[in-house]
Parts: sequence; C-alpha cells; structure tokens
Amino acid sequence: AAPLYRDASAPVEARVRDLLGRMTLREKAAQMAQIERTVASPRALTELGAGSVLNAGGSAPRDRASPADWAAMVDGMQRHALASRLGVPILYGTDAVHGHNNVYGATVFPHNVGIGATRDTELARRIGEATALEVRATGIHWTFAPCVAVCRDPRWGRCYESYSEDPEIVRSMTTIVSGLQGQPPADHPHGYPFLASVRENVLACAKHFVGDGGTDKGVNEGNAICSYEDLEAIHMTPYPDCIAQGVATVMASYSKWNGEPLHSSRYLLTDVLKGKLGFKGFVISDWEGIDRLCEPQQPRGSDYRYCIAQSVNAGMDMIMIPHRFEKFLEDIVFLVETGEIPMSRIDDAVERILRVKFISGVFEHPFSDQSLLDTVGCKEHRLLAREAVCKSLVLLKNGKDQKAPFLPLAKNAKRILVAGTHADDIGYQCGGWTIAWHGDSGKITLGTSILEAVQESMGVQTEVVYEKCPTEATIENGDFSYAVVVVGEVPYAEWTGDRTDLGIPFNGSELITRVASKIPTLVIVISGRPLVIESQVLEKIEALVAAWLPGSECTGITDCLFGDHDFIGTLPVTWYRSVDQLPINAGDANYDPLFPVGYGLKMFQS
Ligand SMILES: OC[C@@H]1[C@@H](O)[C@H](O)[C@@H](O)c2nc(-c3ccccc3)cn21
Repeated sequence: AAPLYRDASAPVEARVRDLLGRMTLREKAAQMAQIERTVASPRALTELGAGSVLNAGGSAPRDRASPADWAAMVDGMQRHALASRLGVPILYGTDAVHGHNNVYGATVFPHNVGIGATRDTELARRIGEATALEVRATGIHWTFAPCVAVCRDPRWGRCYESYSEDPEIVRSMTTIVSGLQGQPPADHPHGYPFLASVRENVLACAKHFVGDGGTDKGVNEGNAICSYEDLEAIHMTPYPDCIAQGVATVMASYSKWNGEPLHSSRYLLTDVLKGKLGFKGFVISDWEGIDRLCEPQQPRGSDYRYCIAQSVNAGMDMIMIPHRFEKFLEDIVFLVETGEIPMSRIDDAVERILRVKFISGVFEHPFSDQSLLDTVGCKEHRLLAREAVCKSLVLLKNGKDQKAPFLPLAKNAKRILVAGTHADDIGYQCGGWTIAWHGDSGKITLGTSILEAVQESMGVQTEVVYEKCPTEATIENGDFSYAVVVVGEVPYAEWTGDRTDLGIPFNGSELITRVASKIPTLVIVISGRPLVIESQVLEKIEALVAAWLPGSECTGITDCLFGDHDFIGTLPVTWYRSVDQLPINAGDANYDPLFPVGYGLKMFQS
C-alpha cells in the first residue's frame, strides 16, 4: 500500500508525521533550504532534496520569457524533486508584489502605496485573486507578498511597498491574503496555513516581520528603536489579520529591533509570532539574511555555522540561502550532530514546511496547468489594474481658487502640451520590482503610458504636442490650451531607494516652473513616496495629482483627468513640506505637513 503521506484523504497532520518519520537528518535539513533557480540542479533537487526554489528579482528563464517558458522551467525542477528518494515536491517562490512583475506581458498593478490611497479593501482582495491566477499560470506556487510594512519615514527605499504609515490602513489591506490564497472557512483553525485551490491560488508571505518600516531615519535594513508597545501597536498590527486569514508563510526582516537582528530574535520569531500570535505556517529568512548575522560579512557569512545556529534556534524554519546549498547542508547537519541545534527544532521547522506543502495541494498537483496561460496580462486583469490606478490617484490641487476648478480637462481643446520625463515611460510608471529587480526605464513590458492614454482620450480635432523637455520656443509660441507635466522618481528597490534628498529628480521643479509660467499646467507626480514641492512651484500650477507608481495601465489616469471618474484617493502617507520635518506622521504633536494623511480633493462636489 502507498505510504500514508501519499494518501490525500488522510488528515494533514497524520501525513506530516508519517513523512517526517521517514526522513533522514540530511533530508530534513534539505527541506529547510530555499535555493535560487540558477543553482537548482538535478543534484540539488533529486540527490539532495532541496525544499524550495526561488528566482531573485529579475532572474528569468530568458529575456522576455513567455508564461509557458516559466511553467516549463518550474515543471522541470519539480520533475527532478519528485525523483528524490521520498518524492517530496518543491515549492517555487517569486516576488509577485504588484502583479506577476517578473514576467514580460503580465499585468502590472499599482505598488502598495497607491493601493493604500484607494482605501478599497475589496480591490486589494481582487488584485490578489488576479495575481494568483497569473502566478499559477507560470507553474509557481508562492509569492513573497504582501509586504505589510508600516512605513514611518519616506527616506526608506521601500516605502512604496508599504500600504501606509497608518497601521490601521495597512491592516485593512491584508485582504489581499484572502485574494492570493482564497478565503478560509469560518471554522478554519486559528493560525493554520490555508490554500483554497491549488489551481487558482498561491501561498502568500507576510513580510518583513517585524518593524521593517520603522528603522531610524528610514535606513534600509536598519534599526527600529522603539518600545515593545510601539513595535506591537505600529508594526505588528497587520500580522494577526494575515494569520487569521491563514497566511502560509512569514518572512523575517533584515532589520533590527533595538539592536537585535530579527533573523536571530527568538523572542519575536518564536515567543511572539509562533507563541502569542499562534502562527502555524513557516518562517523564511530573507536573501542571505542569516549571512548578515555574522559581521564582518567578509568572507561572506564568515562564521556560517554561527549564523545558522543563531537563526534556526531563534525559530527560522526555511533559509533563503540562496547559493551555498551544500555548505548550508554540511553546516546544519554538523550543528545538529554536535547538539548545537536540537533535533526537536529541526522537526518543528520541517513539520511546518511539510504542513504548508500538504495544504498547498502540491503533492496531488505538482505541475502547472496550461489552461491558465491566457490569464497572464488578460484584458480582465488589465481592466482591474486600470480601475486600481484610477482609485489610487490623489488630487492635491484643483484650480488656483476653489471657484475655478481646473480638472476635468477639456477633451476638445485645440492644442495641448504633454511634457516631462515620466510622460511616456512604461518602466518609470511601474517602478521597482518590475522585470528587473530595481526596475528600469523604457518599454520594459506591455502597457499604456500616460502620453498614450492622453492621445487615446483626445478628440480628433485636438493636437497633442509631446516634448519630454520642452524648449522655450515651444513654451512661448505653442498656443496651448493647457499642459500636462509628468515628473517623478526613477525606479529603485531596497537600499538603492534610500534617499535624504527628496526633491523632484531631473530638476522637475525647474521644468514645472518654466512651463507653468506660460501655460495653465497640471502636474502629475510619479513616485514611490511624497516628494518636496516648493510653495512657489505649487502656487504656479493649476492642478496637482499624486499618481504613485501606477504600473502598466495608465489609462486609469486619463479616466479621472477627463472626468469619466471622480478622484476618490486620499493620502496614505504624510505629504511633508521639507525633509527637515522627517519623520512626520499623523498623530504627531505639532503635525504640520503640506498635505495630511487622508487629504484628497474631488472634482465633483458630492
Ligand atoms: O527576492 C527575494 C527577497 C524579497 O522577497 C525581499 O522582500 C527582499 O528584501 C529581498 N532582497 C533580496 C536581495 C537582496 C540583496 C541581493 C540580492 C537579493 C531578495 N529579496
């Protein structure tokens, strides 16, 4: 008879115990390893039995790989895994953090800060559903999302991955977990990982536990200096909601709390997350997160055994190694054999990993489902992304006086100017974590730029003049009814986005002033965070819209500009006056921002 763990009708915990009981120490240790796709060899998967594979941001089967290419890659790895002694399938994980953003042609949704601006929790869930389908279409089981950071300082290079500085807004947006994984039944056991359908849902990952958005001065991977009460009230708030929805995995933060690295915090990973909050899925490290526990890091992870022992004993269940798999195996087996890591800790970690694998359905359905391929970038998902863009926009100024609103723009104007570095750049409007890890400029994937959306919106009698950097002659003699100037930040990710100078890049303020001095001007800011807008610049322009990082479907912007839809977005983060104010958050004493959290105008008085 087939071994119990292969019996899909057996209770999950019985299958876990049965399989665990058959595994050698090396096989258990291998299940705790997540390796990068470029080192996921037949030896690693079949002989050594690695538990999981990921692709780093931008690591793809080939340039502009098709969904079928991705699915073939993952299925190939799975076949090797199933050929291992006990045939334990892998879980393949990727950063699908605003759609399936590594995949050319996938729908790219607004980054989290824009979704926070919508305050639309049902929209967040629907985005999760659509993203799950596109991820499953490529054979992938698991996304390292949602990031539920509560970003308290916009100098942080990852603030756009945070829904808001307000923990309550972030908590409300965790509905994306139910979108990604499916909605657990009312009687679902608390803290237990959940997946509704192996065909249409993916495992989620609440990250980065805990306090990633609260580091001193917003330094990426820095140190959150605060009381436990503040850590709990501000940064931990979204986790109980993710856990209540059966989130399958949690990723530990690179950052520290009062000097203690999260990756080796037994108190936070075990006593709080697994104990107090009752989390029963598994905790994964960040990329080389345990290597960072050994300072100096050179040679990288200088005392790797020390790193492994500190982290695993603190409660880390899976290690995103991602390259030195065999070194990891050697070291962790040595540490157990010498009693440094108790076998009970290994068994607890592997139990959690196997539990997630059994509830994910990957034992019964290890391979991709080709019938889903057409969902990648499909019309329905692009319409959903367009709706999200429209709802994410925040109208910060509309007319130099209330009685003369500037928006909606006239569709039948004779001649208009579209200008700025971000008017016609799909890469810029998508931001980081898109195709390439840090993102890029240009036509990096399929989508509609703001210029294209404007051109498609105007009547035939309107001439749309586009100049990225308009000349004085154009501005002086253009005879334009109005100008749309689109400026903002270039894409960035993680520490490449850490910035203390938060003015509009490329001399954006100077461009705005040149145009607005002669032509009635709407400014659209494409950015992962509020940027400094000097008062004399703000006075000169007729209207100002914060568009955040809207993604591939910028028709959602013209849907508002021309009045088909009203603006509903409100600020999820404080729009500060100057960097000297930072950090500045709603609730602070003497809170005196340019625009407060919650601010957002409408065109049509409701
Ligand atoms: O992509 C996997 C994870 C992602 O889920 C985390 O949110 C993020 O902190 C992260 N940084 C790296 C990473 C960091 C340095 C070099 C190479 C990769 C990898 N990752």
